[in-house]
Amino acid sequence: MTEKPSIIVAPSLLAADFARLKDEVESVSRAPWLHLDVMDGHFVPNISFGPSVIAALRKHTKAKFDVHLMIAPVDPYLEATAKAGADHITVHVENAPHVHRTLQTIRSLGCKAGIALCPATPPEAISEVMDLVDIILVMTVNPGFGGQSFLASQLPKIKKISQMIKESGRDIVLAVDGGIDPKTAPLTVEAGARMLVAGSAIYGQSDRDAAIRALQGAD
Ligand SMILES: O=C(CO)[C@@H](O)[C@H](O)COP(=O)(O)O
Ligand SMILES: [Fe+2]
Repeated sequence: MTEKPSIIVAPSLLAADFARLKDEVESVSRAPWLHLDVMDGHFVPNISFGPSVIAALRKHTKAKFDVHLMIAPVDPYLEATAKAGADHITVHVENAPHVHRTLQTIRSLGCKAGIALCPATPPEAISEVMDLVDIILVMTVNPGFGGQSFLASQLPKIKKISQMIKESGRDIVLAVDGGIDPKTAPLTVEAGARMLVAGSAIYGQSDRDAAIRALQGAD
């Protein structure tokens, strides 16, 4: 019998009620990671929140803060993001022109370094930075909004990156983000995903614990 891989679920605060952020953070305390989408209306066509909101929420949960930076330029905001309480900082291969340096900077700030790929970006785009990443985030929607439909076209890419991680011999978390729900999650886990970001599928349910459990059972 093969052992079940353990799945990390990260609720995405983007789908929460912004008028009640503290309560919304506390409502998902069962999850080990909290995903925080920072958007600038420039790299992506939406604006969300930034380091001051992240800092204000830091004391309300023990969850790891998994910050997804969808901003350009990104480098000037790495330090503020780390100081706000980020445990992980994920940048995009598409918003960091000198991504090798950017990943080094994230680690020098004491955070785990993540790299995200938009749907149109091939897996090879990250092949030269495998030694600098702790998390690889495959976008399964185009970044910018919650509540979009899962792009099944990304499954071969998840498989390919899973293989690249095996070949690297490193302990890199393969994450997926966008349109993840109890129907799509098993497809990504089958392809090799180990961390599932979910906004609507968790915050859209009144029983948050049950919603997280439903995703954790995806393997
Ligand atoms: O980064 C993003 C969107 O750009 C995500 O983290 C969304 O917040 C996911 O939302 P759902 O698709 O799960 O509703
Ligand atoms: Fe995200």
